[in-house]
Parts: sequence; C-alpha cells; structure tokens
Amino acid sequence: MGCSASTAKEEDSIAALRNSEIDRQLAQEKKQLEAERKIKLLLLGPGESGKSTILKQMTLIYGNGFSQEQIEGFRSAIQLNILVSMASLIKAMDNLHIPYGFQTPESDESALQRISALPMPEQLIHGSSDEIEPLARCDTAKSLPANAPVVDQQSNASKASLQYEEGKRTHTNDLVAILASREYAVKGGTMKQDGQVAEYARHIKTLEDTQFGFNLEVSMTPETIVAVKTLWADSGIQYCFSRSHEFQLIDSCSYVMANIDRITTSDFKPTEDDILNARIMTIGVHETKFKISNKMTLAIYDVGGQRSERKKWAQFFSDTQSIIFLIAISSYDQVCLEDDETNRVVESMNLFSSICNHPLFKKTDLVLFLNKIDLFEEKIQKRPISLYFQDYDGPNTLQESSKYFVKRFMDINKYPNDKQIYPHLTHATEPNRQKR
Ligand SMILES: Nc1nc2c(ncn2[C@@H]2O[C@H](COP(=O)(O)OP(=O)(O)OP(=O)(O)O)[C@@H](O)[C@H]2O)c(=O)[nH]1
Ligand SMILES: [Mg+2]
Repeated sequence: MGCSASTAKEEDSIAALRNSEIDRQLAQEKKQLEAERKIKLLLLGPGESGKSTILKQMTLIYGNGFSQEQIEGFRSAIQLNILVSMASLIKAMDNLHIPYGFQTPESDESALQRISALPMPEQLIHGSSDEIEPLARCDTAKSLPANAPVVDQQSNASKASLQYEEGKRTHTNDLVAILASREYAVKGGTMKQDGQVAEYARHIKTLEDTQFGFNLEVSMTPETIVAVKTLWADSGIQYCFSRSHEFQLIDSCSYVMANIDRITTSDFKPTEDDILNARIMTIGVHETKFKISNKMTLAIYDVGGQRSERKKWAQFFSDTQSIIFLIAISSYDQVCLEDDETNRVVESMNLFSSICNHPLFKKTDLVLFLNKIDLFEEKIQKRPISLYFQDYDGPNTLQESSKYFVKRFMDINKYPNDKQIYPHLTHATEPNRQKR
C-alpha cells in the first residue's frame, strides 16, 4: 500500500510538473504571438515638442475618436489655457519692464526722441543695468548693424562676455526694449499703473492661487472674460507677446485668444482644432492601442517630455520596434521651462543623442519629426537662426534654415552603418493633414 501510495504521489507530482511545463510553454507562445502582433512605437522628445498632439492626430485619423470624458478634459484644458496664457503675459510685463498701453515706436529715431524726453531713472545712472551702455551711445546706435554686440570692444570684461555659447542669443541694441523699460519705470508695474487695463491685470492676478493655480469654475466669470479680452487687445501686451521667446508662454496662446468668444460660451464643445491646440502637460507614460488589422495592433507610448518625467522612459525601451523622436524646431530662440537657461534646441540635441546612441537602440531606425514648422517659418523672418547658432551663415529661408537643423541632428547618429534616421518637417496642429 505504502509502495503504491508513493507511486501514485510520484505520478501526481510528475503530472503536475508536466502541466506547469505545458502552461509555461503556452504562456511563452502566447507572449510570442502577442509580441508578433503588437508593434510598439515610442513617441519620445522633450516637453512641448508635440508628442501628445501627434497622438491626437493619429486618434482622430486612425482611432475611434475621443471618449466623452476625454472631450470634457480638453474643454477644461483649453479654457484653462486662456487664463494661464494671460497670467504668463502679465508676469512677463513686469519681468521685461513693459507698461500697459506701450506704443511701439515706428523708427529708432522716434524711440530715441521718446527716450530723451523721459527722466533718467535713478537705477540707470547708478545701477548696473544692461541698458546703460546702449543708452550712453544712443547717438550712434542708429548707425550700428541690427545684430551688433552691445558690448564695448575696448573693455576686457565686455570681451569675455562676447564668448559665444551655442543657443545663447547674441546681444543687440534694442532701442524699443529700452524705451519700454524707461516708460515702465515712469508708469510703475502692474500693481501701480493707473487705468482700466492694469486694473484688469490685477484682477487676473488675484484669481491665481500661488500653489494650485486657477480654478475654472470660480475664475471664468463674464468679468474675467472681458478682462482677458481687453488685456489681449492692449498694445503693451501685444508688444510683450512679440517677445514671447524671452519667457515661458504656451504655444496655444494666440489660438485660444483668437477663439476666446467661442471657447468661453457655456455650451462650448471643443472642435478637432481646439483639441489639437489644447495644451496639457503629460505626466507618466500612456499607452494607446490602434487596431491595424485583425492580426496586428499598434501600441503607441506617449511619454512626458519634461526632465523630471524622463526617468520613467527606460522601462518601456525593451521590445521597441519603432521610435518617433520629436523636437520643436521653432524653439531655437527659447530656453527650457525646467531651468530657464538651456536653449531648447540644444536640449533636444542632447536628448536625441542619448536616445539615438543608446545601446538598446543601436540598430533601431528612428523617425525624426522636426515639428512646429509653421511657427519656425514665421520666426526666422524676425530672428534668424544665426543669432543663436552662429555657425549658420545661410539665407533665412525655411528650406535652408531647416536643412541646417536636419543636418545637425543627423550628425548625432554614431551608428550610421547600423541604423537610419528618417527626418520629416511637421506641423502637428494642422487639421487633418494626414487624411489628405
Ligand atoms: N503651432 C503649432 N503648435 C503645435 C504644433 N505641435 C504642437 N503644438 C502645440 O504645442 C503645445 C505642446 O504640444 P504637446 O503635444 O502637448 O507637447 P508634448 O511633447 O506632448 O509635451 P509634454 O507632454 O510636456 O512632453 C500644444 O499646445 C500643441 O497644440 C505645431 O506643429 N504647430
Ligand atoms: Mg504630452
């Protein structure tokens, strides 16, 4: 009995072993099958490069659209974008020293005339403001070339500051900025300036909680909407907006301001354009699946691009078949949100290098989207890329300027024999671009 009982036990355990082996094999086969059927695509790139916008485009074109909950999220986000944009502009008015109602002079002569009619503020006489030097040479400023360095060629200290750092703008004699700053000194900042516009700015400031930001339900009143519209129409705010590359302002600002009446109605339903332009910073990594065929699923991973979010990326690196790396090519004249210092395109190049040359991706081809080409085209007319990247000496055309950046990114690839980079110039907010 004892003997037969032990045999039965042995048989049981052998059968159990066999079963678990079969289970293991089945699980492995299933995993393999799933892996074959699932194409994994990572959307990588720094913050605000347009990763989530590309995903939205794909959802509109290839997916089943957005859920009611998602649409509700976009609705709140785009309304919030109005308040956040205006709050950034108001803050920048004080940081850049621009008074409300500032009238941009028509010429350098008229700027100089207006400057000389103003009292010289104390701090400009005794302080260390950057304005002293160009003002001291006001009479000669007119004859200087547009991008002539402000620094005095004779002084050693000034010579040191001539040292070129890629991505840092070379100084220019900006008489308009000087004039604004002098008029600001006379009129006082947001908290002091007289008039309805400054009062509206103070109203917006009271709505923003320093810790929690804006509460839409409390903030979006008829009075607030009038305040934002009046501020946006102000010539000082418009001048400030023209200098938005000097501070942090979301790219959807002009879109939401242009559509403010529609966006703030009580029964507002976001359109496709609204959804593409709504700015929501991504936190974490989000998977979205698209069924390509009965046998194939495309799983797209949209990551948060801010520096603090990048630590979450590596766990998604294995089994990656494809990567789209995005950069905002229009951000060549802007600094990072994270440190207010590093040029955004320089940051993008460093990040691209760490992905492109990552040991896991040694043989993984990359698609490179040089995004926001619409904004890039506008900007290069006003601020040539050579102001920030001095080795560029080509014409200020879209074709040549973008070619320069394409080459800079292509040159980062350390394994050109093992992998390809496929660059594309993109405009992710362009409606239904890929449907055409
Ligand atoms: N004008 C213009 N705006 C764009 C373009 N692509 C994206 N945007 C806008 O840029 C902002 C940032 O885009 P997102 O898609 O949120 O950027 P992201 O890379 O996902 O940013 P993180 O989530 O912070 O990593 C949004 O307001 C978009 O509407 C473009 O090609 N042109
Ligand atoms: Mg995102």
